[in-house]
Amino acid sequence: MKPSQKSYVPTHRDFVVEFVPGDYMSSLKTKRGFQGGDLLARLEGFTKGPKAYTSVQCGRGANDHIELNTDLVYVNHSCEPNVAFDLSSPDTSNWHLRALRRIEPGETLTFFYPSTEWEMDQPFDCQCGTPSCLGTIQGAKFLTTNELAARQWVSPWILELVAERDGCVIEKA
Ligand SMILES: C[S@@+](CC[C@H](N)C(=O)[O-])C[C@H]1O[C@@H](n2cnc3c(N)ncnc32)[C@H](O)[C@@H]1O
Repeated sequence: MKPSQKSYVPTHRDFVVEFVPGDYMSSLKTKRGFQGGDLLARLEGFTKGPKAYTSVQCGRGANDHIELNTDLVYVNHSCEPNVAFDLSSPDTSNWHLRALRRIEPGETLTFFYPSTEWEMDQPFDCQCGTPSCLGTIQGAKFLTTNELAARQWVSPWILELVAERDGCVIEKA
């Protein structure tokens, strides 16, 4: 479920949804700057739900998906993202969105979808336009160990599933 443009009220004071006509073209922008490593938001109000294009994977199981139920659902994918969804803690109150680098006011927030998603419900052709763009985004299952190792943040269950698939462990810097 996504908040809609009709009677829109932002769920986070630092962020605003930029609604764009057309399917899936909207995005989330930050009104303030952040330093790398800063906490942007704790995840609050999420609910467990089936895998969907709006869900975020929170573990390795088939039922490990949450609906964010906030404007954070508008964080688009980039192959060179500026934030990470970190749902790695066993304590769900520690689940959060974190800056991966300095972020300027007005920037669009993006995360690397395969950092949480193993096999996505709705693959798409990436329009991030970054030098390391991977093209079609379908989930970590469809990426090589090197493509994943090049990313700053990948969730532990993705590292585990890749290690099982390839019989080797991804060395993170
Ligand atoms: C959870 S929604 C994110 C919000 C979405 N942009 C919207 O307006 O509803 C995820 C969907 O957004 C689109 N999307 C996200 N990042 C994208 C990207 N880098 N390139 C193309 N489409 C993207 C895809 O259709 C994807 O399934």
